[in-house]
Amino acid sequence: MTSTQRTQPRKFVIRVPATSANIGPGFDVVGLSLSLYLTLTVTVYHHSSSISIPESVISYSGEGANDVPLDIYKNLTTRVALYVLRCHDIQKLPSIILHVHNEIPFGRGLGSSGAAVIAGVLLANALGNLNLPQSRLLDFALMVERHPDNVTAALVGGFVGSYLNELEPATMEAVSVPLSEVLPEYPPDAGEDWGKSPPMAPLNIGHYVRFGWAKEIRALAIIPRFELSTAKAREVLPLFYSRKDLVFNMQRLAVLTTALGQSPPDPGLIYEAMKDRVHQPYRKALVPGLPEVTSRITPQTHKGLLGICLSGAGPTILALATEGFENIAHDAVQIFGERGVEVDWKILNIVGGSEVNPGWGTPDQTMIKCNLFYKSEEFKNVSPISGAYNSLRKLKFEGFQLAVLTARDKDMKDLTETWIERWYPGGLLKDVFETVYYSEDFTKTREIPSAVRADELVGTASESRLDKGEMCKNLQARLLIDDALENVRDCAGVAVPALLFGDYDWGNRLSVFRTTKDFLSFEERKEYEINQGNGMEWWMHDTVGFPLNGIWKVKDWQQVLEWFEGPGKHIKRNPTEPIAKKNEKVAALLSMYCDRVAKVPRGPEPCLQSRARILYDPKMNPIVRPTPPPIRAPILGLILEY
Ligand SMILES: Nc1ncnc2c1ncn2[C@@H]1O[C@H](COP(=O)(O)OP(=O)(O)OP(=O)(O)O)[C@@H](O)[C@H]1O
Ligand SMILES: N[C@@H](CCO)C(=O)O
Repeated sequence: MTSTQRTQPRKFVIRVPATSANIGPGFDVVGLSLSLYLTLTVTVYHHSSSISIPESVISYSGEGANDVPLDIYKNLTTRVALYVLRCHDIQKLPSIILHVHNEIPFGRGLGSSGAAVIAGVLLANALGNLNLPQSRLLDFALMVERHPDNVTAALVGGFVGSYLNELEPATMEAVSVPLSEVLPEYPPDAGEDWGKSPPMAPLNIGHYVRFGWAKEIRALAIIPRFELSTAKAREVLPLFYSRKDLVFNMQRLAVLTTALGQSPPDPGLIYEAMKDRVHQPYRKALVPGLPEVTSRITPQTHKGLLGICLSGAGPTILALATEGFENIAHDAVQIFGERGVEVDWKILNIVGGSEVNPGWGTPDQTMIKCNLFYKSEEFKNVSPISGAYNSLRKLKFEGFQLAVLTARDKDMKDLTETWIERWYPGGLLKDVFETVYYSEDFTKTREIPSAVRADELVGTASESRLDKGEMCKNLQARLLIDDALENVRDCAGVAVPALLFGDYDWGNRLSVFRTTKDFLSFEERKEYEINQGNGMEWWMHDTVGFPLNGIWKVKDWQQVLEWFEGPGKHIKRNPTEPIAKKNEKVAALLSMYCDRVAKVPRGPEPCLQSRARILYDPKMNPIVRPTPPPIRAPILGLILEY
């Protein structure tokens, strides 16, 4: 790192989802993360910087903007951050400019405070370079918010169950310190040392597990336009319950945690399993309309509804459904309206947990994400695109040799070839592919410009790797089939024709690293482009127009085959002898697979940086190439692009 870089202010983004706790019977136990976000954009000034350091400033937009304190010693998020930093002997927040954008309404049962607490813990972790593991982040969050349902779901995402450990008496005492000691309200006359020795969070306060979630289930949040603080909604709850009521809830919760993961979901099972006797009956006086909404909206009356309950401490009602959201919302609005309660509603997705630099981040951060994905089970289990196997077999029968070219490293050889054998059984070096070439694109280094000045052109020398065009040329490939524009363009540049497969962002826009702005994170780039007057959707300007010389667009495997009958006639071969009957059997067996491309959630930037594409579209992309020595069969180069 150069000294210029060191003195640049550091920027990062923290994004935390909303949550709904309880989901009926799981009082203080289960939580669900939802697609409304609290987003912090943080700029940190280093004291070694030559530029003048501003005082820390907080600005706030969105929900609660008029109510939230902007003093770092009063704001919930910065107070939590300060608490965590002080537990690590860092007494002050560095100078930061913090912009908070909040989509989670306050005091409605959608986990706004849990999100603010998690944001504070993540802020401290990033500011202090603490590198805390997730379990430790949770310990600190649980020192502040003592019921684990919201904070756990906000941190890890999805449908989550958690419990608090039974701790040793001494540790219990530490966890039971009054909240005012963990998060002191700084009095106006507070001196430098005030509140500097906060109670340390004990290890492993809470544990959690993620349950499955059926992908067709979404959430409808029906949000009354009044606030109900969690503290107030807990005051009305009894200290003791009858055995009958506890058994009622436990029976339902045991069923619910599995039932919501089953596809297709069973409305009869789920509706009953979302009933509760531990908190909702006591809170009905605080939420006029609650008993009526939950009893009058049922799977019998509303197609698509699975279950309905109070969200967290209320007053929001959460309906889980597969369809018919508008209808459910319409009737809930009416029932609330009869009681004089105005409501808003939102259809929400169940989302992943908190993220620092969500989306792909900078190219380096993208690479870290790619590498993590490579190690995941999801990656091992991606399936090829529909039609790939049969079309490739057809080309093989016609006398082309097929090769796989992948940008993977050689240390992924086993994984890659196991995958090929799985989806193209007996395929490698036999019925389908000739060989696999590893370009090791991911480990080749790039020269990163030392200072990020987005308007400065740094030339094209930033990549030392061998591009796909050069590789195809060296392999004497006659055609490349690939889904990335830069790869087909590289081929066209060395007179190897190429088919651009599919209709993806990365097939319509070039992802090259030519200027310093190509090294920015999505958020930084957006800010830069907006400042330049290019608007929010600046990437639309990157779209490359077609036709392009030597490149043909094909939307699927059928069109690949058609290309050989039209523009690619000149490289088409006379079919060789029909392949032995045994191969027909193999082809028939294979039609069971090959259906869908695995999808991994993508960030806000649609494939801004080239390599990001592998995360959400790992699949087979072919190229064509022929080698026509009369004795050897010609080669069709199949390029696997991940
Ligand atoms: N982003 C935020 N920044 C600062 N303070 C916040 C933020 N979000 C919430 N708070 C504080 O938390 C309070 C709401 O917390 P409360 O626990 O009562 O409700 P909730 O978290 O929205 O609902 P529930 O816990 O039932 O899901 C707000 O009134 C505000 O004081
Ligand atoms: N389980 C808590 C959630 C509050 O967000 C309650 O219902 O009080």
